[in-house]
Amino acid sequence: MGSQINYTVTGIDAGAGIMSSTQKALKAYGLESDNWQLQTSSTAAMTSTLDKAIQDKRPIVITGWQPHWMFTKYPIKFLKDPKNVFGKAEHIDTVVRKGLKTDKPEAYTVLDRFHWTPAQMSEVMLKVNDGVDPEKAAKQWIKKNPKQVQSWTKGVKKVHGQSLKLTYVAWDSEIASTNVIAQVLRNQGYKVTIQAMEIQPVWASVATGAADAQVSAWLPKTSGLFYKDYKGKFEDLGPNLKGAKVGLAVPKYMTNINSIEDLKN
Ligand SMILES: C[SH](C)CC(=O)O
Repeated sequence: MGSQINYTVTGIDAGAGIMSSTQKALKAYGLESDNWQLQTSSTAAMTSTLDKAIQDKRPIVITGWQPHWMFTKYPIKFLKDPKNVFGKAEHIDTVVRKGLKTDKPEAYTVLDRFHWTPAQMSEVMLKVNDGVDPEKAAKQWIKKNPKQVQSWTKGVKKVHGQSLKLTYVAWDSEIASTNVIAQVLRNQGYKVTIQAMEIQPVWASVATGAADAQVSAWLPKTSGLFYKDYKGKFEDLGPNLKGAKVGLAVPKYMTNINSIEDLKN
């Protein structure tokens, strides 16, 4: 099968943890020796390549993750990973800079309580994918889910214009979560700026205090290296989402490819 797709896995931005996990998988499953390679691109480029392949019913292997609208929009499936290179389930943690609890206790409490489900994240992701501006999609979700937002803000004093900076990676999942929590914090009175960058600078920005928080930490495996590299220089407030998953994925019409092992000639 490999020859039909030039032995290529279509990936996303080079720094993403899913990319290093995929490199590890190519090695672990002996695909590297079969000249398999991992193509770096971006989430947008990967999903557009996936779209074209599915329109032409061509084989393709991508780096996939859930929650993500690609599993709603396209008939794709994760490949089994018997060597457990990608791990079973992932959770996405909220990571804040040291000292935030003292300097901005109200923001700290809301960030600590922020928690939602893959279905709720997907709701916002799909709206953005349909062309709704991310900030607007966040406002619509907040309006529709007052009880859940109150569980994050109940009893938290409002502030008056204090600044707050969140950094994130422009993955569809993190565009959704960062815009939702940013809007909730704006409604609490903060002047919130959000800045998109690659995942390594996101971790560095919080570790150096250049940013106050990030909600993009896919753990335990995908962002595990960054967690280790910056250990002690941030505070992990735990999961804002549980039940995520990363791996390699293919269209369901590739009926004979169900495990990463099946990619081997
Ligand atoms: C968009 S991927 C699941 C996340 C990552 O690679 O850190």
